[in-house]
Amino acid sequence: MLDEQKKQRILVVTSVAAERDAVMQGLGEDARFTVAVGGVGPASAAASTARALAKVQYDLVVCAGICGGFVGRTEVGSIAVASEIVCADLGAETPDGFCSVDELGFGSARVPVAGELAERVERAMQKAGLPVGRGPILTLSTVTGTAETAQALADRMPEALAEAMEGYGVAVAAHAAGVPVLEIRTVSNAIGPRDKSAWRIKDALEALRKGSSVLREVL
Ligand SMILES: O=C(O)c1cccc(C(=O)CC[C@H]2O[C@@H](n3cnc4c(=O)[nH]cnc43)[C@H](O)[C@@H]2O)c1
Repeated sequence: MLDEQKKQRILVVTSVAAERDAVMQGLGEDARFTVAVGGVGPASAAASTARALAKVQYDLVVCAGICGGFVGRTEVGSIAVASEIVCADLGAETPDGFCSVDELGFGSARVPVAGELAERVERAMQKAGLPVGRGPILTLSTVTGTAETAQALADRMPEALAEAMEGYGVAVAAHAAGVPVLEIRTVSNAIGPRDKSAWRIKDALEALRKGSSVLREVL
């Protein structure tokens, strides 16, 4: 539990309806949770999250959905819990490589998560027998789609577990409102050459359902 003294309100933001439905099935009937579809990409996710936070005082925001996993770091069907939310394409390309906004001196592409809570979520999922790992989850506006880009991203972000398209937007909105944030993803595909027919969306949505059921017990 977050704080057993008072009833907590938790906002879960997914990108599409299929993810919302999987999360809601896992959470069951629990009035503490509101599950919203925020749209695809960081801008829609940020705007949707900010709108929800302006209406209701939430105690925690969770970005949830499916994702691509880095080969050798996580498996399709497994769960990634963010230790940090990183916008991997916010910066400048230079002849010497990518330069993040942090290096440029224009703010930060990294948003911290509620670290202790993220650890508790990971432990509870392990205890429930679910395949889970914790590490940075990247946000990109463009899904990685070639072996070359995947390798370059893996080299530049050696700790990263997964990539998706909304976490940073949700996290920036939550951070601006002073609300702690988590990102929890389930891996539908390996990051690499685009082949949508190889995406295991059904498996990832089932993992999202199971993970959400554990989430309900932890929060
Ligand atoms: O086609 C369907 O049935 C379906 C059901 C649920 C979700 C989808 C999506 O396409 C969700 C898009 C969402 O997924 C994230 N995602 C998944 N894999 C990756 C990836 O390799 N790189 C980046 N993002 C990924 C992303 O957050 C999208 O918003 C379809």
